[in-house]
Amino acid sequence: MLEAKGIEKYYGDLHVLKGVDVMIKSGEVVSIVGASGAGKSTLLHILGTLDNADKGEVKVGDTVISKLKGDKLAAFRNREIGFIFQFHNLLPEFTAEENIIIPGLIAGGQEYQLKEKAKSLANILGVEGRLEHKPSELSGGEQQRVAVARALINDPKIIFADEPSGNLDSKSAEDLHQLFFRLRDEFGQSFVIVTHNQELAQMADRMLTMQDGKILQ
Ligand SMILES: Nc1ncnc2c1ncn2[C@@H]1O[C@H](COP(=O)(O)OP(=O)(O)OP(=O)(O)O)[C@@H](O)[C@H]1O
Repeated sequence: MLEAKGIEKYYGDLHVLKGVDVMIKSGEVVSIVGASGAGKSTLLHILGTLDNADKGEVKVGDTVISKLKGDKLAAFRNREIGFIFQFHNLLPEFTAEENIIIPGLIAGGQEYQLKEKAKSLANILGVEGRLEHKPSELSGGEQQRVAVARALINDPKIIFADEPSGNLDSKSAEDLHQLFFRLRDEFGQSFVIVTHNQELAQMADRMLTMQDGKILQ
């Protein structure tokens, strides 16, 4: 599903990633843990096409994404990749339903079909009664579940999550974690999750530990 080889990244003189190799299988949930500053978010952003590596190659399926640029890259990202962040980044002036369907509209989907899909995702996620509300009228856990629905609207093959439960109470965090595994079981997507939450990290099929810009074996 995803293969990254020899990833290196510098921020000025700071050598943040020092040759990282990662392989993610289809339907696999992989967690990435490690001390603050180890390079976890930087790696996640490069794997997810949000940032460029200075060296190395990232392949998703048969596409070498590290070579994609401009509109092609944006289209690939919107269609194939889902993101979930610690702070959900929902657009405050739009309803939950609108937030969920926007990536689908950008991908050229039909509004009525996307609305149907938003409803069924909201059902799975337990926010079906909150679709007409704006983000500020939702609880933190609900906002995060809406963000998960938004990440799933285009049926991405792989979902990258950066501290997805970092901002949630322990019950909401646990619910969200269970949900990732349910979605994987139901839709067969791969998840790559950066987390400081030990419980979530250990629930994953595989846990990668980063230290000082490298993945420990
Ligand atoms: N845009 C940037 N410009 C300069 N330095 C950066 C930038 N982004 C990250 N860094 C630095 O790169 C290093 C790795 O950061 P990164 O966010 O990947 O770590 P992390 O393992 O995700 O940490 P945390 O667990 O605290 O989120 C840190 O020293 C950080 O200060």
